[in-house]
Amino acid sequence: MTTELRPLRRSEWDLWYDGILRAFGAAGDLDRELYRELTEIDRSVAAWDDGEIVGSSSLISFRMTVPGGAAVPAAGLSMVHVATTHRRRGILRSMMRRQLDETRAAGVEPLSVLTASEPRIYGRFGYGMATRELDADIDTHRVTLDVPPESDRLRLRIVNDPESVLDVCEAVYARRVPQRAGMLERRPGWERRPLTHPQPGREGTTAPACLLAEDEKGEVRGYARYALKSADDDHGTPDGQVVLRDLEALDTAAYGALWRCLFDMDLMRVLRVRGRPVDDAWLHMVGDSIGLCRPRWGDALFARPVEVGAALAARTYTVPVDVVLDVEDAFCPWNEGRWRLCGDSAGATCERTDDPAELALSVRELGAAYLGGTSLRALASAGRVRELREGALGAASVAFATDAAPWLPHGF
Ligand SMILES: CC(=O)SCCNC(=O)CCNC(=O)[C@H](O)C(C)(C)COP(=O)(O)OP(=O)(O)OC[C@H]1O[C@@H](n2cnc3c(N)ncnc32)[C@H](O)[C@@H]1OP(=O)(O)O
Repeated sequence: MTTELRPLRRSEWDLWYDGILRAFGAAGDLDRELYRELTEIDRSVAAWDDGEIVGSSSLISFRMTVPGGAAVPAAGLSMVHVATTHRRRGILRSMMRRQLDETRAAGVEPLSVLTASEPRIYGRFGYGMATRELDADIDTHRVTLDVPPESDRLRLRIVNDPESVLDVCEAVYARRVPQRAGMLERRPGWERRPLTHPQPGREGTTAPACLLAEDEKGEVRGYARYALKSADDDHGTPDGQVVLRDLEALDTAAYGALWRCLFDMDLMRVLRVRGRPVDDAWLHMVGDSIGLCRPRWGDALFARPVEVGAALAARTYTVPVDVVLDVEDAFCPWNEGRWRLCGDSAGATCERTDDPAELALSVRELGAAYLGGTSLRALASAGRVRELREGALGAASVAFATDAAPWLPHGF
């Protein structure tokens, strides 16, 4: 049996998307109209067998904040599926080959990024876990929250139709993007993603509403989009949930005001928090044991340098660093070999060198450490980075670290 891999045509999109929904076992017509608009047809491929689509993958042209605040072009790999009938015959591998070769040939994106349905699939292609995210189920009747006194100055307003204030929310989001590595500049259309994911009404929640925090001049300083799920316990006591979709604030006062309101909603007992930064400030505003908030973290973004030199030179480094890296990259061999990285908080260069290597690692470890969310020291402790010159590991590990944890604001 041979399958043919070729670019998708606009007229084939519905067939292609049906295959993706089937592969993921999606109930319903998840986000069809949104993704019809967002799919970059010229960056999407389909695998065909006897007139049937049996595989898909697609690239999204993002710009992602890297340490130092620059927005770096990043190819977001998404919509990956292979039909159950055609699995484990190398179709994914052939799509990865094609997408990474095309990304390299275009010469625009030094980085490839993805979120993984099963993380163990992508290490072999050079992707490392670059950001994590925090979930929590906070019992707001037991956990207290102390917000800064300035939060009292904010005026809060609930807008029942979040679509009507998309623009003001997006303006707040856009100002936040350079402030944390991992955040994505959103091209038009992507601003609707937080409203449609998860599907409104899923798990018995209301449609999302938007909470706005405004200052004395009426300027929007922050927003939270959330849904409610009402319930009573066995004794008839209100036992509802506030399900937070996303929240951004331009300052601590607005941030505190929004969280206090989410904590204080009548008839609600649990605040469900999903996909927040692992160093989110509310962790330091709760007066009780974090354990009561039932926190847990999971993987979020996986990254892989497509061009090691360009990727490492695109970010800055917390302290001056001058280190020779010996990089292994079996899937993209053009990255293999020794690179001298010289950088500090103002900028960096990363060029080929014949000098002796000081650290040895694979491109997957570079991807994991790239945004500052995984330390080279921790990877070395796991045997995945080797120190070849004493002292090189500690210096590089500190230089790659960032003061704020990197964070992916939403999937794609
Ligand atoms: C970025 C995203 O979109 S993430 C979404 C990924 N999609 C899904 O999870 C949907 C359901 N699953 C699928 O569609 C398919 O099983 C896929 C896409 C995960 C794999 O496609 P396949 O064509 O079967 O993979 P392929 O045969 O090319 O395998 C490549 C390698 O990955 C390995 N692999 C593939 N799937 C898995 C898996 N689920 N777990 C572990 N290893 C896997 C294969 O064993 C093979 O290993 P090798 O390098 O040692 O030979």
